Amino acid sequence: MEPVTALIVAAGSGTRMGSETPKQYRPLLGKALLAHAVEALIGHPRITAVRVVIGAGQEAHARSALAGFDVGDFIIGGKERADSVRAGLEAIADGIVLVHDAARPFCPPAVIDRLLDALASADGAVPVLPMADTVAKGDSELRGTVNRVQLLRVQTPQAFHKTDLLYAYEEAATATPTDESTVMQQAGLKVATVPGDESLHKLTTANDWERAEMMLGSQMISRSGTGFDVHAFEGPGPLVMGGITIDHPQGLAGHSDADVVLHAITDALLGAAALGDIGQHFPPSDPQWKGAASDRFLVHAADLIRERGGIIDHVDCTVICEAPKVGPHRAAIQARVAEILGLKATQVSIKATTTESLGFTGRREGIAAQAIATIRLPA
Ligand SMILES: Nc1ccn([C@@H]2O[C@H](COP(=O)(O)OP(=O)(O)OP(=O)(O)O)[C@@H](O)[C@H]2O)c(=O)n1
Ligand SMILES: C[C@](O)(CO)[C@H](O)COP(=O)(O)O
Repeated sequence: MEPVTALIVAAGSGTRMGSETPKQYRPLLGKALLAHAVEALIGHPRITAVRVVIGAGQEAHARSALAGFDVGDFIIGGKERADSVRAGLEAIADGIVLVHDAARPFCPPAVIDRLLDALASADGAVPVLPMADTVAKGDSELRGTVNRVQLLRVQTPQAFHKTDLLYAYEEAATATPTDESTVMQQAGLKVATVPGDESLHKLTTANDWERAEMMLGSQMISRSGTGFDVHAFEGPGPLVMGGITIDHPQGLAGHSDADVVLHAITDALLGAAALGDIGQHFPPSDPQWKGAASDRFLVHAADLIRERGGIIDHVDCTVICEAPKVGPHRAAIQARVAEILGLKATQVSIKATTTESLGFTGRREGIAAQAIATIRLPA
């Protein structure tokens, strides 16, 4: 049996995506785009090895994106995609090669099977999809409609015998072919088509990224968690609540800044992810948290969720006290909590109630807060 190497090209700069970090190293719901692409191929039973072509100077990004994946040494690519593919071909073992874009994070295993089966009776095999829209030539005006029945969208992975593909690149008539099937055809070799898959869509623009996030998000499991916290009034104000400082004659007692709202929301987030409670992560006995601003507790909980590929959908907190009145500060607290969590203000709700002068909050001895958080985690 010939070895099958998946060669993932990731040496591009992602100009059309417009993100600061090249798109292949940018986290897509907690995991680098490149890691998604590698993960989709590395476990396939017919793939012997996965190798990755990266840009010069991208080693640190690539190492961090692929920690834990066995992809051998990184191969350094070139200026154009075709240069990167050729550099990869020179570096890998002989046998079958599946050339794949790092920019395509999802690859159904069935597509790999179809490609390898088709390669048994062709020089190459590529996944294709039909055109669904009307296709025309034109610029600011149309200059003729093309018969779409003859047109196909060609995706990756593309399967070849390595030596055939190297030969085809030597013979290539086009200096910068957009894919391998082009050079194979130019060299007179036969490339078979197999059904592609919409999930193989290439992430080229910011819109593609959003769509991929939505697709991943829809496959996640929704979880909720609750949080509850109380702090007693002690000493003079102001008091810190919901990440803002409120002018009030009394402050709240606590080991940290005693922000009852942020503590309740932190616990709700930790609870939704089944990650324990705030006291486990930031023990009150630990002197380093004395007087600490509670923003960092909230950021920590949000980071833990996002590191697991999670999404925070919504938090809702009810403040229970007679005073201060929360209404005048509601919008500021909502905006601050949203800012700390990296959410939109519409994903944060702040409410308040009194206990009709009953109990410890009714006697104005302290403030209580209860929160609920809704998150999504990978299934
Ligand atoms: N010199 C290059 C250019 C591209 N690629 C890779 O080829 C795939 C398809 O390219 P594309 O999606 O166009 O990525 P970029 O070239 O990075 O994007 P842009 O053209 O917007 O800069 C990507 O996985 C990309 O990293 C590569 O390995 N070497
Ligand atoms: C190889 C490819 O993904 C096949 O559809 C495509 O041609 C890459 O084009 P790009 O302009 O390099 O993204």
